[in-house]
Amino acid sequence: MKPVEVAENIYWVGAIDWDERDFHNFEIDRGATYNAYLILDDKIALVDTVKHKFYGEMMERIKKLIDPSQIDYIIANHVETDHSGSLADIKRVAKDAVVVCTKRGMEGISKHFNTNGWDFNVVKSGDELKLGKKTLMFLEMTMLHWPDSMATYVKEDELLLSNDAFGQHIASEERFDEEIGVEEAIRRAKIYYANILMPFGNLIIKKLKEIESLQIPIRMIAPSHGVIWRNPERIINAYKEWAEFKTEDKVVIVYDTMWHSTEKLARALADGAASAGAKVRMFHIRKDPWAAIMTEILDAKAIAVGSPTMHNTVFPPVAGFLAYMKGLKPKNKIGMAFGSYGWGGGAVKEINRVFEELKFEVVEPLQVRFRPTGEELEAAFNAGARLGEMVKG
Ligand SMILES: Cc1cc2nc3c(=O)[nH]c(=O)nc-3n(C[C@H](O)[C@H](O)[C@H](O)COP(=O)(O)O)c2cc1C
Repeated sequence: MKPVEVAENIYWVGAIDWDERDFHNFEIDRGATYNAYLILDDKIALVDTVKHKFYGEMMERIKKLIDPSQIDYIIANHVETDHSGSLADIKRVAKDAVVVCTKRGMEGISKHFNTNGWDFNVVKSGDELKLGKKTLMFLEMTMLHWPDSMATYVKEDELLLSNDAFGQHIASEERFDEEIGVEEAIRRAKIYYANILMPFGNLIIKKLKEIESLQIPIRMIAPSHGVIWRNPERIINAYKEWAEFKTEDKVVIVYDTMWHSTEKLARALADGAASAGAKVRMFHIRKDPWAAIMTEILDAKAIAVGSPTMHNTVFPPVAGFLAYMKGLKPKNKIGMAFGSYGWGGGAVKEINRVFEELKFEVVEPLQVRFRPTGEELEAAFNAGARLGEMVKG
């Protein structure tokens, strides 16, 4: 359990969660890390902690460097317990450590732990804390992704400790982007963005502009999950594109089915869209991870959602997926509903209702009664081709 040097006298002292696969229902296929950083100077600061289960692992790393009771400041960039989960335990060891956080951070921490007798230093954007040679500057990251969130910038090292922003879920021994491959790091950051940060695109655009206007050089970005960016411009540019919902000529088809009729329509739609030259991605709602579906939806121009009718409405797994998608608020999309029904129908209407709430451009839905006939499958192919042409145009 060794610490890893990130910059001079700044160490990664986090934990590796090799076998986590379900992060509050966000499927992660290769685990996660909880990144805590220890800054050694005249004063010692611990930036964030780890999930409570990994307190021992973090302490083992810290103890390789210092006696943990010497910690002067615990910077709590975010209340969520994958980062603050070990706060109460470390406070029992570093009794005099001052907890540095935003006002909302203090409120949130006090709702999670018994903070009687704790010393807080409440900070806002632009506030600084001198540790000796190193200066920390704080930057509120309100709603990125909780109201309390903030980032900590180490001026002398040009290092941004960005907490959840720019993070990725991957358990690895490698600590830096180049070590797992920058493309792989970007791919994983995209999954994280699509499933955690997608609703906050406008705030992200504003925050990136604010950071640019501060004219602070950023040599490295060390998030609280995943690898550290030695190529910060790559991830900043990717965030700009994702926040603006920059799209590809892509149709994402998402469906579920009881007796395969809706599935037949999905396949015909896919063939049709591909025949028009669009990129097509198809997913089964109960077989594919929703995190992967949302990652493809992030930069797709069109989304077709298919469901059989059950009890006058959508099939329940489709309802679950629609609720998930609605919360993540994808923007600037074309939406097409499709599905099979037996008598009164209802599924397509419900899907369209969600599309309208999301302000999608809604195209004519496709419905068939029970099993699609050859003619109906041809009509589905043609509808797919029209959708494909729309995204190409
Ligand atoms: C439990 C159950 C409830 C159903 N409820 C309705 C309904 O309320 N209205 C309707 O039009 N069809 C209803 N259906 C019929 C299905 O929509 C129809 O069989 C459809 O072709 C199924 O599509 P799939 O093959 O893609 O699963 C129901 C079917 C089942 C199994």
